[in-house]
Amino acid sequence: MPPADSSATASHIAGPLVETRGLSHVRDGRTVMRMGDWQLQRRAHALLLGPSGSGKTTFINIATGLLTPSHGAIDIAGQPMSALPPAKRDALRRATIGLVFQTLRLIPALSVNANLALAQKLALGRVDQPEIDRLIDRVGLSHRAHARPRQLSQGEGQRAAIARALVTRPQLVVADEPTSALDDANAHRVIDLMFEAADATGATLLVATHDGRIADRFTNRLNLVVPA
Ligand SMILES: Nc1ncnc2c1ncn2[C@@H]1O[C@H](COP(=O)(O)OP(=O)(O)OP(=O)(O)O)[C@@H](O)[C@H]1O
Repeated sequence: MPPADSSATASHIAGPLVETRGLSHVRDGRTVMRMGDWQLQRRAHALLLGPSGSGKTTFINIATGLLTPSHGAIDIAGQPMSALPPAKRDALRRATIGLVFQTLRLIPALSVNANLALAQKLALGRVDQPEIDRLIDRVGLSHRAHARPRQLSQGEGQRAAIARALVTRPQLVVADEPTSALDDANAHRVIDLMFEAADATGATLLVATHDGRIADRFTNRLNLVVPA
């Protein structure tokens, strides 16, 4: 599917990939996320670090167009995500963002290969099997391409989820707690893999976590605090 407004995307190609202006969110009269003004430049992989309740998931839901912020605005790839109507937000998300969750959200009835093919079909309207093969190989799962998600180890599942996020060639990969459920060795492997795969496809990473083990892997760090 083409971007919601491809001419706008092209004209902003040199601008920040993510830009927030005065962004905050209020629930039941309480501010639960305060981001203010922030920019993520292309290729400047960023870590969004903050304790439980600091609003990381709230921010991700706003950045991906699933939630409308109470105050301020967010642009993704030069387009006003928070101001678009729902259908255009969905189109912008599909065209520009790949998502990785802690709970992997792979479709249980489909093989790894078929999960990636479906992601491409939904985002691009077509399946590019050579690209699927490349990504599955890059994350070291060639021998598991036809396995179902329940047949994978936790680390293999996380690698499959990373491949699925990148197989649509998104400009932005948003990951919510991708390492929290993993042991130290696997946590570092997953981050290595995300950097490697993002750099190979030209994507920019935005990783939200409270997992301090991976903090020093990013030079671009933003600390969210629990709003007072
Ligand atoms: N659906 C909801 N209804 C009401 N309050 C909510 C809802 N979702 C989150 N909250 C509250 O909003 C605040 C921010 O939550 P959020 O999930 O964004 O934080 P987080 O930093 O992602 O936390 P964690 O690391 O524990 O996932 C918290 O105080 C939370 O209790």
